[in-house]
Amino acid sequence: MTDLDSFIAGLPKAELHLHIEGSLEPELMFELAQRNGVEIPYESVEDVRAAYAFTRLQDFLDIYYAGANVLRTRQDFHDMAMAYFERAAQDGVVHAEIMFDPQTHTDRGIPFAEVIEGLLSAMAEAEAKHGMTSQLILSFLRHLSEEAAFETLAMAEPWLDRITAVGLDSSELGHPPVKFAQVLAAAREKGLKITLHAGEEGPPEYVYQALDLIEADRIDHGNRALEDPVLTQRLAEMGMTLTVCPLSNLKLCVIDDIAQHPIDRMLQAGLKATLNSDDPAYFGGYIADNYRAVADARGLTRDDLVTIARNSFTGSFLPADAIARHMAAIDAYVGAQA
Ligand SMILES: Nc1ncnc2[nH]cnc12
Ligand SMILES: [Zn+2]
Repeated sequence: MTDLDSFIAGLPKAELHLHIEGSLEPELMFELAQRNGVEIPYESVEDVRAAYAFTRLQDFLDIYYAGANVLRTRQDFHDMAMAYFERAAQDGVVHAEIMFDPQTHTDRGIPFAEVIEGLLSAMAEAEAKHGMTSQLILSFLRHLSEEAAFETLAMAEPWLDRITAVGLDSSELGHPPVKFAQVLAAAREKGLKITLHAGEEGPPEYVYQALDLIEADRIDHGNRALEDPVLTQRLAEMGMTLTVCPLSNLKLCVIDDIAQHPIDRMLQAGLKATLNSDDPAYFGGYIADNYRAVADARGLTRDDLVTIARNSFTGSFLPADAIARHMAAIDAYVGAQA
C-alpha cells in the first residue's frame, strides 16, 4: 500500500451514490443462484466478469437487471448488503446512503417487505459491528411509468419512516425528470428528500429540470452540467452536491479515459463534488478505488481529497449534529497525518 492508498483508506468518508444491487459480486451471484435454484447464463465467475464490457448505460442495465434475478429472499438482500458494508468499512466509509430499486424485484413477484427488511437488518448489523450508519434511498426506475412509481411509493408506505429519500435511476435518455414530477412531489409531501440521476447520459436540460421542476436536494452524476457554464455556476452558487462516480463514468463510456475525468474541473468551478462507486461489482472498484483512480489520473492533492470527503458529509442527509461529528473526525485525522 502506498502512502496515498493508506491516506485514502483511513480518511473518514460517506458514500452517497451506491446502488445496492450493483454491489452484487459474481461470487455471491453464483452462491445465490445455487441457493435459490435459479439458472444464470454464465458458466463461471470469470465468464460473468467477461460479460461486463459496456459501451453505454443501457448495456450495463440489461446485465444488471438480469443479475438481480438471483435475489429472492430477505436473507439474500441481507447477505448482499452485508457484503457491501464489510467492503465499505475497509475503505473508511462511516456512513452510506444506499439506493435500492424495488421495482426490479416487485415486478418479479418478490414482496417489497422481503427486499426492505433484508436491507434494514443488514443496516442494523453494520451499525452494531462497525459503527457505520446508513440510510435508504428508494429509486424509481425511469424507464417505467410514473403510475408504476406511484404504486411503488404506495407499497413503501409502511416503511416511510425508515426511508430517507427517493430518486430516479435506470435509462436516462428519453426519460427526463419532468416525467416523474408528480410522484416526486408526492414523496416530498411525505417528508422524503429527493436525489436523482441527471446529466450522466442526459443533456444539461435534464439537470435544469432537476433544479427548476423537481427542486432536487442532490444530483447524482451531473457530469454533463459542465457543458453549460451558466448551469455550472448556478450549481456552484447554490452549493448543490453532485455524487460523481469516476469508475462508472469510465466503464459506461461517459468518458473515454480516466485521464479525462472532470473531477478537478468540477472542484475548480466551485462545484460541491463527492466521489462514489455507483455499482462497484460491475465497474471494477469500490469507493477508495474511485478516490485513488482520480487522485492518480488528475493529480488531486490530499487537500482536494479531504475537501471531497468533507463534501460527502455536508452533502449527506444526516442531521447537523452528526455532520459536525464527522467533520471533527476528519479534522482529527488530518491533524494526526500532518
Ligand atoms: N449509473 C446508473 N445510472 C442509472 N441507473 C442506474 N442503476 C444502477 N446504476 C445506474
Ligand atoms: Zn447510479
